[in-house]
Amino acid sequence: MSKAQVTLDWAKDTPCRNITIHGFCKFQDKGCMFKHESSPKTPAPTVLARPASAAVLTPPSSAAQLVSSAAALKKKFSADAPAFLPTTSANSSTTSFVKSPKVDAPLLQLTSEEKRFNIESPIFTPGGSNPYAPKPGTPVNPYAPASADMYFQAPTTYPLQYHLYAPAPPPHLQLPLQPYETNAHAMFIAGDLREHAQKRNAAILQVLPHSNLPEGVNAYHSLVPIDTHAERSARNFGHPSALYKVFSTTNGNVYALRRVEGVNVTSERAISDVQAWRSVVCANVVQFHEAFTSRAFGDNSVFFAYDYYPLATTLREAHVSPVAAKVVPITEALLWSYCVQLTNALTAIHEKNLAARVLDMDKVIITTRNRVRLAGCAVLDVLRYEEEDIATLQKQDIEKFGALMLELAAYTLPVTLRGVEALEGLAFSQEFKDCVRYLLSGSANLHEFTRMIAPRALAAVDSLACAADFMEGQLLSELENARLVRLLAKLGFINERPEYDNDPAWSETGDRYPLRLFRDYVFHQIDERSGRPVIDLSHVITCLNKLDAGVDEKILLVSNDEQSCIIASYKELHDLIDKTFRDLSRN
Ligand SMILES: Nc1ncnc2c1ncn2[C@@H]1O[C@H](COP(=O)(O)OP(=O)(O)OP(=O)(O)O)[C@@H](O)[C@H]1O
Repeated sequence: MSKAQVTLDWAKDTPCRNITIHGFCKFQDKGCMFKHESSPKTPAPTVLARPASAAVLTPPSSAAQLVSSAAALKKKFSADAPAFLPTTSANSSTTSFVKSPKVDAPLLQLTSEEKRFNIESPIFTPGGSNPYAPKPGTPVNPYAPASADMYFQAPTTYPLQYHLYAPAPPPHLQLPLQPYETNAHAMFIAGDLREHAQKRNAAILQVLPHSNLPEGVNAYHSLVPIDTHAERSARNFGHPSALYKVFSTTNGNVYALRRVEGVNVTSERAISDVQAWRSVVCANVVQFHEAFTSRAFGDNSVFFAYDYYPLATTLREAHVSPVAAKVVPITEALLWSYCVQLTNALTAIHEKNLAARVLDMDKVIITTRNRVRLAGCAVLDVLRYEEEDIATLQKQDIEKFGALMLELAAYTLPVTLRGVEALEGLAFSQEFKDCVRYLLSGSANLHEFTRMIAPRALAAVDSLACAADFMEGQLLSELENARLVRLLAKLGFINERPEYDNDPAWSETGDRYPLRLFRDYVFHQIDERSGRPVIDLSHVITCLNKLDAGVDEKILLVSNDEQSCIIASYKELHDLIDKTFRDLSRN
């Protein structure tokens, strides 16, 4: 027996520290004498097939075991991780429809900044090649729901918890601030705007599992009915119609798909001519994309695809519907705003030698605050293809416009006064009444009418500019947040990794030690006098912004025990974070 063997005999009952720290020992078969029983060399397929509950519920007997088993699990399943990633449908070629709408939904498209980040750090890659994509033949992730598509994030059945964001306190409870002071709410997007945007995003992503609607209609899938009315009227188009939110298989974007039931399109030209509507690009007309016939519902239906505006309401739903959550009162200022916008819509349509044809309270939708759009265009161009000449239809458009304005205005009167004489009874300006009268005269001209309402158009432009300014202000307040979140994620990956406790690079004399001190500098400062933690969000945001920009400013980093002291610039720290993160992602 050699001397070395005699000396290492004691080691065979001592658990190998590599297992404890890393979950495996790469010297297991290469001479390491310590005990390796707790780490199977290769993951046994039977373990992978175990139900998730069995793996999750087995309590580790000690903290060391917990580290060991967590690390072992991580290693074991690192190749099977995609179910935990909200990622693209890179592997969904087996199904005919892309099931992950998130990636291509227009509101969720990556910004160039995000794409830049993704190029730099492959771990976050939400599109393109997925580093975690399972290789052919790899076992499936036992923690994924049994029937779930690995790339399909199951929709939550719970509404978003908006109250989890603490709202700004009411004015009487707000602390008086000095001019140079601010509070957290002023640093971020306004609460109600954020909630509205979140609801709109949720509406875009909404799906209807187990519905009896067709799985796809032409190049569209995941149909969700938008119309919540129980009865389907044929009032507007002469045929019952319904509207669905759908995703396109071509580009993943979301669209509103209108189905008109039981239509026999006899003329092919009707479908081809209607494509002229694609050239109408106007802020007050719902953008038309295409029309086609399909038997996906088992009958002869004709379909029209438009842009989708989440949570849009019709004028009727907003102003008169008794079921509306909040009826928006009609005022003269609001009617002028509608009048200017609808004039813009009709001008854009008539310039293309087309006619809106359907113009009433059910086919004008409000998409964002006070922004109206014509929503029923192009349908009658197919359904009643050879009906009337375009000049007559355009003349009718103007009269319908006048009738719509009068109908809306009449809702400010008691029910008994809403008849033909309503115009006289209105408590509105003479200018407004003259405009409506002109539209209803039968000889109105749109250009002439535009001149009549020019002063009101200026007011509308002004309010739109103010709204744009407000939105830009909100955008600026949120601009850096996405960058900071990614930076925080990187710091989260880097800091507090017990497995590197004994690594010289992370020790107090190592290269990476400044990162620990920087973390303490940003988050763990203590008030010298009171000894209490300093919770200062603006300090955190300032530091992170400087770090992200990599400015040359130097800071003094001191350890908690005040034994170590390092002067480092944000640029040096920035480079160090980048390098460390890359090293981690390469491991
Ligand atoms: N492009 C769109 N994007 C999002 N929502 C829309 C769009 N167009 C209409 N809506 C909304 O869809 C709902 C139903 O619209 P609409 O009444 O036109 O459908 P419909 O069932 O075909 O109507 P009808 O059968 O009475 O003619 C309304 O709440 C409307 O605000």
